[in-house]
Amino acid sequence: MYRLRVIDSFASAHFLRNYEGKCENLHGHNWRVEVYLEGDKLNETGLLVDFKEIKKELKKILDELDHIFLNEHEYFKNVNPTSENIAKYIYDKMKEKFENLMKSVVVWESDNAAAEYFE
Ligand SMILES: Nc1nc2c(c(=O)[nH]1)N=C([C@H](O)[C@H](O)COP(=O)(O)OP(=O)(O)OP(=O)(O)O)CN2
Ligand SMILES: [Zn+2]
Repeated sequence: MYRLRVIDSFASAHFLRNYEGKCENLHGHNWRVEVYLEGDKLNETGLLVDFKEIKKELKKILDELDHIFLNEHEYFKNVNPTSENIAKYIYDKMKEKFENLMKSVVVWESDNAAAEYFE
């Protein structure tokens, strides 16, 4: 098997609904996002998927989340913008393009806390 990892980041503001503590207040994060793809078949060039394609797709998704107030984003109006839910959102979007090669998405909200989504 081969596993690819691409890392990117975005910055945005949010607050957590239904949460008691400082995170119920508006604050921001520099989110670091790792996406993982896996497969066992390489193309004739020896690539599972060109990193360029993965980076392009991920950037498109993260550009929509960058420098916004996440709670007002269409998807997160009804879904709490936790790291877990952000990871699933990015995973589902990436899966539209990379289908069965998608394995997981990890979202770091700080240097020492991350959530991972996989099926
Ligand atoms: N499982 C999750 N727990 C928490 C999430 C989350 O997305 N998933 N999010 C938050 C808040 O967004 C908050 O910003 C982070 O809280 P906290 O860890 O308290 O942040 P600090 O960096 O200030 O950490 P300290 O250890 O308190 O210094 C909360 N939990
Ligand atoms: Zn937060």
